[in-house]
Amino acid sequence: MVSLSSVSLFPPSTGHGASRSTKFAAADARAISSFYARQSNERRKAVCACVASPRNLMSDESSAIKFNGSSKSEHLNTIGDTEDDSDVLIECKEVYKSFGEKKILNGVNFKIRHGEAVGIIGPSGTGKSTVLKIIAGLLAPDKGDVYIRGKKRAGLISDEEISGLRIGLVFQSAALFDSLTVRENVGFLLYEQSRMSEDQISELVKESLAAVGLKGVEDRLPSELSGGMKKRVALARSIIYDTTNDSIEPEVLLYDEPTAGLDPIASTVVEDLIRSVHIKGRDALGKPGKIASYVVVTHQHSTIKRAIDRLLFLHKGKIVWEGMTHEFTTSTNPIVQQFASGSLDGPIKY
Ligand SMILES: Nc1ncnc2c1ncn2[C@@H]1O[C@H](COP(=O)(O)OP(=O)(O)OP(=O)(O)O)[C@@H](O)[C@H]1O
Repeated sequence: MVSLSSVSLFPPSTGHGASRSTKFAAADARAISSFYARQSNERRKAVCACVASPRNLMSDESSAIKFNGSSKSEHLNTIGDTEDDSDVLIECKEVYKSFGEKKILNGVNFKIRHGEAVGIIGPSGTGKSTVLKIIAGLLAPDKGDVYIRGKKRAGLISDEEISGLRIGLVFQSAALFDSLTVRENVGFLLYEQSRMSEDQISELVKESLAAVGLKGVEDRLPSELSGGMKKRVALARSIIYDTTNDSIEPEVLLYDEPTAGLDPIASTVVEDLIRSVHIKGRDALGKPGKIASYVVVTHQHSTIKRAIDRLLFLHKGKIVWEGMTHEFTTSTNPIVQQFASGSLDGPIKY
């Protein structure tokens, strides 16, 4: 899944989008069948429920900085101090995952709250993308639980109707459907799932593209776009939604290495776009962003600095450090220090 690219994951239509499906199948049968084949066991449904009011991000003083596998924030340790979890959108509790004999996640704990911009960092192969897939409901943990707005997910997201939250996953590479136009790529899920007319979808596609600073590219094919433009198209695809649906749910967007392979300036554009679609930002049209929270997996310093407020450091299957972004470079944790400096000496061995 990671090798695909940016898309909000919803199951394909079983009904009213059939004629459009046929059109798309003809347009790019190979890409789409491969897409759904990959998703057949992994696809997710839109989920929904009530929205907690945004709360302030943790202040510097209360930010969580705990090591050795504990991800509890300091003030959780205070007797009688109970944390208000009414704004927690996603929680991973003691999540374990192995692939064959290979143990990847070994008791991962964290919460994503409404309004947060969270980064997951850590050495290559440590399981960051796996965490994203688990919270997106594309992979099931071997042990441990994922809670969506306080409700325990029973299995994969496709196994049930959980309501209250949409979760979009923006993949590492663009993975746009090569033989579909930008319009068809961005509007794909609406063509497939909604009852909206082609004109309405076209209008929404235009708006979504404008929100990420792209104009007049609707009729182009992905091959006619630069890498940075493809990532922006992918982002437009992840933020589009059915405006005729009465119950608009909050959305958490998960980005897997959104700036990988981009030059520094193109990275800045994407980082600012990620910020702009967040509720605390303003999109390219100056409209307030709609994404409740987002989680970014990245190795890029610029992305950490520009697009992320709070960091989770994953190492050897656990969150070994968490704190605000500005604390990352001043941390005395040897794992963090080594990672921040890129030194070969330290507890992280390759
Ligand atoms: N479906 C799978 N089957 C078998 N092994 C897998 C599968 N998915 C991931 N892995 C393995 O799990 C480990 C963690 O992979 P993951 O992609 O989550 O790491 P990562 O931290 O995102 O890495 P990177 O920073 O290099 O992208 C790797 O060793 C990978 O080969």
